[in-house]
Amino acid sequence: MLAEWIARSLEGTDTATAREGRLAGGRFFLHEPGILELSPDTCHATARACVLSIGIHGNETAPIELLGDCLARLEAGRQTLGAPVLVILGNPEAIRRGARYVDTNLNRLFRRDLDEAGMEPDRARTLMAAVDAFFARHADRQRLHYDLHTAIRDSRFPRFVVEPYADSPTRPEQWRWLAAADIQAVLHQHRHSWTFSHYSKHYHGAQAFTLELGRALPFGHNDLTPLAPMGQLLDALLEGREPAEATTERMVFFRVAHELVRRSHDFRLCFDDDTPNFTEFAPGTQLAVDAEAGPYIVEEAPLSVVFPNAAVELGARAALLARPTDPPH
Ligand SMILES: O=C(O)CCC(=O)N[C@@H](CCC(=O)O)C(=O)O
Ligand SMILES: [Zn+2]
Repeated sequence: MLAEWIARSLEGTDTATAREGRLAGGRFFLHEPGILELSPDTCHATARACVLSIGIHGNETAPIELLGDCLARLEAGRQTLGAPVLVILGNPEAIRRGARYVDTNLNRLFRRDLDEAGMEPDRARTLMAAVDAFFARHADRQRLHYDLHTAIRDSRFPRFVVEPYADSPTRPEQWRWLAAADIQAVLHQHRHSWTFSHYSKHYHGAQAFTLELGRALPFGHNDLTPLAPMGQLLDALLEGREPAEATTERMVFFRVAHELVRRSHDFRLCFDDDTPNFTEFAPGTQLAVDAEAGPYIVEEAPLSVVFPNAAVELGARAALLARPTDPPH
């Protein structure tokens, strides 16, 4: 049942409401399409209340396969549930189409004052309500949200996380868990971004990240081998165990210095389309030109470009520009 949940959600046959059943160590509840809650019979004392989301962008399939394998291990009784977990399949229609989104980028809509209409805004409201209700049910536990993605292009650091901007600090053990899961770099956001992980951190004080786990490829084309340590971290969270830790010595930390925003139709980036994430550009380099905003030229110190995408909607982020920063204490 659980192993088929993702496939059935995508087929659109997962339409019955309030279905539930047993698994090793607990129960599962299918609240509505693409929203699955796992509820342990006994919670480990230190278990986190975990939100694990996949498929917020429909063409990012590796995390769907990775978490699908974790659910299959649970169902086969090879793992025992020991933590409350909300599993979210973000944008089923976009996943069916193999597209990043259908009408608008879901991962910019997670704000409580959202007043837009349409499929993705409605989905964002459904997901925010599900997260609110889940964290309210587990108010006594530390909260965690890992939103699992893959990136459009190659990267100097194939596996990295974005740490959303918020008032609540990231706990130091998160860096050690992520290092053990073979995450190679961290990008600290410099301002509110209204992504799904930002939602959980900003409104719920959760330990929250957007995780970039390699490149976006179609189903069946992913090599999950480099993601095995991440699979082990997810297994530990599901079991409510303390995850493995590793030294963060080799992890590289960046902070966003500037966000390039597309202001006009006549906008272009001045470097190759296949430029890998975290490529560094020297002062004086022109990075973008926009009919409204003019040219963007690197000043003072080199800047590393992350998530460059000239084809975004008007007013949306076309790239993050970052600089190395000291590791957190
Ligand atoms: O590779 C790309 O250009 C985009 C990959 C992606 O979807 N990244 C997330 C990052 C979210 C964040 O800033 O926390 C996104 O753009 O939504
Ligand atoms: Zn994504």
